[in-house]
Formats: sequence, structure tokens, C-alpha cells
Amino acid sequence: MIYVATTNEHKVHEIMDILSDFNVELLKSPKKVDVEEDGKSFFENSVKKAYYYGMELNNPVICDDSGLVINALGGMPGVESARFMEGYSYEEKMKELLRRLQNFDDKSASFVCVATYFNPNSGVLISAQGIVNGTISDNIRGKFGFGYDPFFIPEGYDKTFGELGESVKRQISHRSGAFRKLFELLKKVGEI
Ligand SMILES: O=P(O)(O)OP(=O)(O)OP(=O)(O)OC[C@H]1O[C@@H](n2cnc3c(O)ncnc32)[C@H](O)[C@@H]1O
Ligand SMILES: [Mg+2]
Repeated sequence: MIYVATTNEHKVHEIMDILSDFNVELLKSPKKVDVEEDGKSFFENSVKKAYYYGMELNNPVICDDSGLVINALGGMPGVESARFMEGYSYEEKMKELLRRLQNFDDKSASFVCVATYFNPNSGVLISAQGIVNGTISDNIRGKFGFGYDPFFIPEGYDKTFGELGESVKRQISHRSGAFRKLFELLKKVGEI
């Protein structure tokens, strides 16, 4: 059994859905562990979360650190995606990012996810990264997903993740790429 270590219910749902093809029992973490996400990269924060949750729960865990990277804004909000304009709604955060982007032609952006597995008993720790490239739409559209989904249009589509919904996101998302890669690696090393 592996615990899914995150405070974000949307992530729990997506991760369990993505990994339903693998024959592994996944359970939501029974407790929230306070981890200061002060790393400079998705990788650092992902490893940190996995390590602290694993040590605290004394059981294998998986987690992710993820976010939206907008190229014209120097990669913002990036690793600060959850903390950018803290206290404001995602609608307000997206409106502010659209305002900052209005004078740029380059609307390219990526969602990045670094998924990490840590087993405190074997000491095995493995991370895998997934990326989905796309563009920021001119307006906020759709009600599916969470966070910045309603203004991100993945490459090859003309709708936002907020409009496309779960079935497309589970196939092509940054989280899907990261966790599928991670579980293939875990199979190879015999952890699952
Ligand atoms: O740290 P945990 O407890 O896992 O939960 P969190 O929500 O704080 O997660 P992160 O620190 O990884 O911050 C990621 C933020 O990036 C955004 N984000 C990540 N993946 C996303 C996705 O698939 N769709 C929309 N926004 C996403 C969203 O704002 C998240 O809160
Ligand atoms: Mg977080």
C-alpha cells in the first residue's frame, strides 16, 4: 500500500485515476504533514514533501510538486503557483496573469509536474517529471479541473483544460506523464 501525500483533493483524485491501470493499492494520506515548500525547483519541493511524509507515516508515499510556467513572465508563477497572490481566488489570480500578459505576443506556457516516490523502509526515492506545453487563452473558460486549468490550452487542442475535462487531462497532463513514468520505474526496480 502506498499513501498519496498531498493536501490537495483534486490531486488525490487525479493521481488515483491516472494510476488505476497499475495494480497497486493507493490510499489518501491519513494526516497532513507540514512541509515548508521553499525549494527553488519543482524537483526540490517534490523530494522534500515525499521525504517528510514518508518519515512521518513510516510507509511508502507518492506526492507531486507542480505548477504553471508562463514563458513571457519569466516562468511565473512557477514553483510559487500555489502561493502566488495567496488569499485570492484562482479567478482573480488568472485575471491578474492575463493583465500582465496582455502586452506580450508570446502566450506560450507549460504545466510541469515532478512526481516522487519515497519508501522509508527500503530507502528508495525516485522522481519523474511530466510536462504539457500549451498556451494561455485570452479568457477564462470552463469549469472542470482546478487551479489554472480554465485558462490553459494544451498543444493540439483549441479548448482549455477547464473545458476539456477529466478524460483528456488524464491522458495528456503533466501529472499523468510524471506518474506513469514514475510507476514504470518503480516496476523496474521491484518496488511495486
Ligand atoms: O503541496 P500539496 O499539498 O501537494 O498541494 P498544493 O496544491 O499546494 O500543490 P503544489 O504545492 O504542488 O502547488 C501546485 C499549484 O500549481 C497549480 N497546479 C498544479 N497542477 C495543476 C493542474 O493540473 N491544473 C491546474 N493548476 C495546477 C495549482 O495552483 C496548485 O495549487
Ligand atoms: Mg503545496
